[in-house]
Amino acid sequence: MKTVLVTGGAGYIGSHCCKAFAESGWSVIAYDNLSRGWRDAVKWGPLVEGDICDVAAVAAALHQYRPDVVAHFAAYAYVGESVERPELYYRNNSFGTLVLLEEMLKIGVDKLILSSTCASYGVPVRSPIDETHPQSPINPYGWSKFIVERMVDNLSDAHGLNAVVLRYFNAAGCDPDGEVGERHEPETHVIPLAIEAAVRSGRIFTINGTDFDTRDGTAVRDYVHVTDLARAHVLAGEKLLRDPGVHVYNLGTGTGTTVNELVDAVSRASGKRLPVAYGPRRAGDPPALVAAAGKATRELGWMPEQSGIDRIVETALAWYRRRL
Ligand SMILES: NC(=O)c1ccc[n+]([C@@H]2O[C@H](COP(=O)([O-])OP(=O)(O)OC[C@H]3O[C@@H](n4cnc5c(N)ncnc54)[C@H](O)[C@@H]3O)[C@@H](O)[C@H]2O)c1
Ligand SMILES: O=c1ccn([C@@H]2O[C@H](COP(=O)(O)OP(=O)(O)O[C@H]3O[C@H](CO)[C@@H](O)[C@H](O)[C@H]3O)[C@@H](O)[C@H]2O)c(=O)[nH]1
Repeated sequence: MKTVLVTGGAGYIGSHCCKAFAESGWSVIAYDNLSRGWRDAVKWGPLVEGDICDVAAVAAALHQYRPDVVAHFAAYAYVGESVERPELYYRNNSFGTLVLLEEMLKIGVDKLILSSTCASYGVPVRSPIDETHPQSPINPYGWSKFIVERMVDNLSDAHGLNAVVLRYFNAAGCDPDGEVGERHEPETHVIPLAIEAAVRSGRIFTINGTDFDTRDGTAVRDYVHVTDLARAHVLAGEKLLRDPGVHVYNLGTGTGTTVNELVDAVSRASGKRLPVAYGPRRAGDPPALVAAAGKATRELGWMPEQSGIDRIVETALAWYRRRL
């Protein structure tokens, strides 16, 4: 049986990936400091409570479990917060990853699946965005991940690190079985906030910016179901076991959805027209991010199956209602 150590395994995408790995026959260990994750989201193996910035704790976990692959999700991931407190992002995301990679290489764990992001592309110069698109982030979060990607390239050249770098577009939706879901505290993501406005009285959903150069003036994102993302990680793990080197894939659907269209989808699913206000653009937000994800299909055999916007909203709404 192969073993995967999942940093950030108590978080949103990490917990869904733990489930997918376990269902594919992997032994799963979650490594998380619970700063933004949830103990009860760790259901498919033990939780090691530790910080990726803590050299001794990382080394101890790697020695104890000797994973075949490390799937590295642990990071801060709020674009807006990164603009206000960039130092947090460079420390946790960039420095934390350096600690992890150094400790992995010291003991001979040389296979990494890295959570990267379409935020590393910045404002696209062409769309849809493929993996060869220049990376020029416009917020500190994107730069913190850009740095990590370069670290992976350099450590691969110098020390033989092998990696699958996955640049997700917007992770969305929840486990269709309802075992885990999206839980951020505070919640800043568009779908949970729109659902909350539809389901709880007194909440108003604010659209951040109506003057983007998009088909209806609101920002376009490529929402991809977290269960589809999770499956891509298992395929990435299998690829790492057979193909050395560094492989980079976008994970998205090729279809963009505007914030207005999302509001309509949430209204359809909830049966309630949600109250909407119109606010200014959020700092650090690009107008449109849509993936060309054909490389992941060709090389990993990955195809999104649950990433239609209505399916995404349906599974997110079901998760939300379960917790009311
Ligand atoms: N959510 C998205 O749409 C999206 C898109 C692109 C990339 N990503 C990336 O995917 C990864 C997971 O994102 P998420 O939305 O699941 O976030 P999340 O906040 O739900 O999960 C992150 C997890 O990492 C843990 N963590 C944070 N810092 C840590 C540290 N120093 N040591 C140990 N654990 C730590 C948190 O406690 C949390 O459980 C992140 O790397 C993020 O940058 C997310
Ligand atoms: O109440 C809200 C919340 C969000 N938005 C807008 O909706 C879009 C999507 O926002 P959000 O759900 O916060 O996602 P992103 O800011 O695109 O960031 C997510 O997706 C990125 C990839 O695009 C990841 O890297 C990040 O980690 C992840 O948080 C943006 O235009 C937001 O300004 C609103 O209009 N109203």
